[in-house]
Amino acid sequence: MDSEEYVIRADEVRRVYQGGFEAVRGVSFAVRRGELFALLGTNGAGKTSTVELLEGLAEPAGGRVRVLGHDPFGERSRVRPRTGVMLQEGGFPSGLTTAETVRMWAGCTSGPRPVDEALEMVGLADRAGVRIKQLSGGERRRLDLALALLGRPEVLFLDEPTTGLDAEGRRDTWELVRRLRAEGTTVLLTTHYLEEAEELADRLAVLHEGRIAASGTVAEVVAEQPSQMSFQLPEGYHPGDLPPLAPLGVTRHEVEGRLLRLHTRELQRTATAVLGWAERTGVELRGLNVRAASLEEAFLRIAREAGEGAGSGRDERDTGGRGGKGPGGPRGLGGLRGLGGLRGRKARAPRASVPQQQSSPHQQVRGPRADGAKEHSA
Ligand SMILES: Nc1ncnc2c1ncn2[C@@H]1O[C@H](COP(=O)(O)OP(=O)(O)OP(=O)(O)O)[C@@H](O)[C@H]1O
Repeated sequence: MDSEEYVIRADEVRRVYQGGFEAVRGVSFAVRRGELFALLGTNGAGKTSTVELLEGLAEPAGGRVRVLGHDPFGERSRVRPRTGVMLQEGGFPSGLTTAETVRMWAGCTSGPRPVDEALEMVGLADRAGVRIKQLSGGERRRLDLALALLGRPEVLFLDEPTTGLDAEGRRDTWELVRRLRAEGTTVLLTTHYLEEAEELADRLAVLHEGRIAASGTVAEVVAEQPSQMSFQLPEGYHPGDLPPLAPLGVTRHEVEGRLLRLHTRELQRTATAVLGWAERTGVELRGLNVRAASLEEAFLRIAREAGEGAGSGRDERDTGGRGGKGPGGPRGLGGLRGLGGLRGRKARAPRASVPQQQSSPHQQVRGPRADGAKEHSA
């Protein structure tokens, strides 16, 4: 890879916490200048642990990270002034007003935006005089973003930037992120909202248990997943009456009463064959629905394959087509415990926000791990 072209690089990065738990197990990816790269994954997959290494908040236990060509941990003073960081959970002095907080941060930032401009960008201009403790969770999240943007960063790290925002706030943030990217900002984003990744990401990686389970553009990740064709079989007909499914690219099918759902890697061939059969047989396929996979389906499938192996579930049959990957297959993820936590949050001590300049007085009391946990560096 051309190191000039990629402003964020992670090569075989590992992170090990106290007690020996390996949260990041050899993760590699690279982000080009002006690109938006999203890290997805279930709770505890290792997204924040990875991003914190790139933010220079901890040293990798193995592998190498580079941001703007520098080691963000060892050469912090060269990297921090050019990067903006929005941690997963910020912490603010609750007695200050919104504007005072931004002003305080601006004092620690070289060449900051005017306070009014930063507040305007995140839609908090009319909350400038309100004390932090009176802000809603979503408003605090936007204040976090304003602080990350204060130094006009070339590289922006956004850890779950829209968690806690209402639908309108989320859309506004997306709009702002798009604008920043259009102006050339490189963005690394973690999110639980698959729609957010679909809307914003040029490329993405799905993390699971500290490893990358899938990566590429949204289209590439989705293309790995089967499309679906579903319809009601007419009275008196059975799936076995259809042309052989496996040669059509159908990887499995589900039957629910009269409804037949085909999962296929060759949607056009499957649809043509099934519709041709219906035409020849003179039957009407009611409730006909044909569609490509969504990112959400791709994500759920990756997770399911990790946890249970393909082909489980109610009345599902493996039709012997290409691509069925069990737990021991190429992704080899193993052990995912359900998906209930996909959009949930786990309880953990808050990680505090840090201003851009390393010399900030606040940084000394606002470490990356507010819980004081230590890490192993190999
Ligand atoms: N300070 C710590 N000490 C020990 N283990 C930790 C610490 N912080 C995180 N972990 C563990 O590391 C793993 C990865 O956590 P991380 O926060 O990176 O995941 P995540 O993908 O960001 O999750 P979420 O979506 O819930 O924010 C989890 O199992 C978590 O419990």
